[in-house]
Amino acid sequence: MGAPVRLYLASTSPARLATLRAAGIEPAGLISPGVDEDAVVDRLRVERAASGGSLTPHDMVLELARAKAEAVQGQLVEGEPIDGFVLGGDSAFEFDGEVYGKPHEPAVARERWLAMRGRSGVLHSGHWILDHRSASLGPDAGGSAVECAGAGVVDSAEVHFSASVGDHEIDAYVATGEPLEVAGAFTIDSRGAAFIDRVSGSPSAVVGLSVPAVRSLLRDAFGVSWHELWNR
Ligand SMILES: Nc1nc2c(ncn2[C@@H]2O[C@H](COP(=O)(O)OP(=O)(O)OP(=O)(O)O)[C@@H](O)[C@H]2O)c(=O)[nH]1
Repeated sequence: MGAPVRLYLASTSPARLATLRAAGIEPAGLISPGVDEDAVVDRLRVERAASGGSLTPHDMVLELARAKAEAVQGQLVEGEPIDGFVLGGDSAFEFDGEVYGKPHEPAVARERWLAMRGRSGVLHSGHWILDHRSASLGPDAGGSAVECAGAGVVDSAEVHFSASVGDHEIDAYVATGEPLEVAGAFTIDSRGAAFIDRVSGSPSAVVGLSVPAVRSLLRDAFGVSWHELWNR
């Protein structure tokens, strides 16, 4: 068995951490990316418009995941330089041609549910991995001048909402506060599960960290097998 392969999670998402842990990986460190997501999206929209295009949900979550991973490049974690892979993520919900993040407000979450029940939408999760292993950085790397090789992938899943969700159930769900700080105003693995008929695609992609997609990304971009990261 070679030296353990370390993975750092550049995310404050409790669900991403729980998903990694359930998949057998305790991150070597949790780093808050501290990225101004609105500013990144605004910049991306301008760039796409300048080249005559528009920002797709796929590109948005990929670029935000990349921005979050790159934001922690060169940082110290518990006083030590990062020595491993850094994973950043972002999720957004595409419904009726619009892209939604977290509702934040109860009235917004309620409105979303009144529109979503009986219908479906696509939850897109972007993932970006940086090779921040000391061996990959070479001897002269140090401080914030670090430039790591990176690669990303998006995994999307269609989420089908039950048609039978009553107004009183929506009110009760919104009152719990759960839907306010999650992309799309729903969860499939917590209280929201009661109102989700089915998911077409990887469930972990909906939760915010697609384990099969990250496994493939590590293998295809960096030649690392997922099980080399198992450490719990
Ligand atoms: N538990 C759970 N969380 C979900 C689900 N769908 C979306 N989320 C969460 O919704 C949040 C989407 O916001 P993001 O901007 O991607 O991430 P964040 O929570 O702000 O955390 P950062 O990675 O630090 O930006 C993430 O924390 C996802 O894990 C779900 O079905 N279950």
